[in-house]
Amino acid sequence: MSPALLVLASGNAGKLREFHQLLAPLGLEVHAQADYGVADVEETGLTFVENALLKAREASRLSGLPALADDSGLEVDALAGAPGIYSARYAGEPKSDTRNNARLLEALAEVPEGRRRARYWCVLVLLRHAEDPVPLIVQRSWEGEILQAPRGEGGFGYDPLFWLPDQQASAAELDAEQKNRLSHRGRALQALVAAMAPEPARS
Ligand SMILES: O=P(O)(O)OP(=O)(O)OP(=O)(O)OC[C@H]1O[C@@H](n2cnc3c(O)ncnc32)[C@H](O)[C@@H]1O
Ligand SMILES: [Mg+2]
Repeated sequence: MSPALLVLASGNAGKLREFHQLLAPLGLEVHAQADYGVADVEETGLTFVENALLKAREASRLSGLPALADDSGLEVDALAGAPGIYSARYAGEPKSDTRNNARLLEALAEVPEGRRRARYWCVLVLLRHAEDPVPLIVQRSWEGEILQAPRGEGGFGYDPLFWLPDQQASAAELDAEQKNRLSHRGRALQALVAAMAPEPARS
């Protein structure tokens, strides 16, 4: 049987890599939205859910395939939840992980260790088709702290600044398998897959 085919409603190379690693073992083939000429949509929502829906709907409409979208971001307590839904463009356009990380360090310059708590959020939306009235939606978070300086080369985005006390490592110091097992994205995907399983028949 050929694997089920999905379009991934994302232009982020780091996310695409992680989704390939997570979905391949499940027999789910994912193609990047760029393969279908889908450009980034304007993320005009005020929540991760709204933005993920906008992305999934556009990718599904243009590809004619079921679409999976991920809207995610970093919530920092000492910054009243910023950068939140604006995480990708925290330091302005064009998006740059390097400048985003620099801006985050600057914003937290006066915040001492112990008050640098943060979490990643990941909202996943799966649409069976562009007009699907019952999107499958899951959200998961991943708790950590913001470091004073970057550590590690792996992952993407804010990972070099995202410290995991339990692992005694930054997210960028984990290998891909560890990050996928622990992360907001990895656990949201597990929950999504569980939610996709058919309901047992009732008598
Ligand atoms: O919208 P798409 O095309 O998927 O790509 P994007 O990079 O714009 O993605 P988002 O709008 O969802 O913004 C999420 C940002 O949050 C950050 N982020 C999310 N998950 C992350 C992770 O696992 N590691 C590091 N940073 C992450 C990173 O800066 C992302 O750019
Ligand atoms: Mg985006």
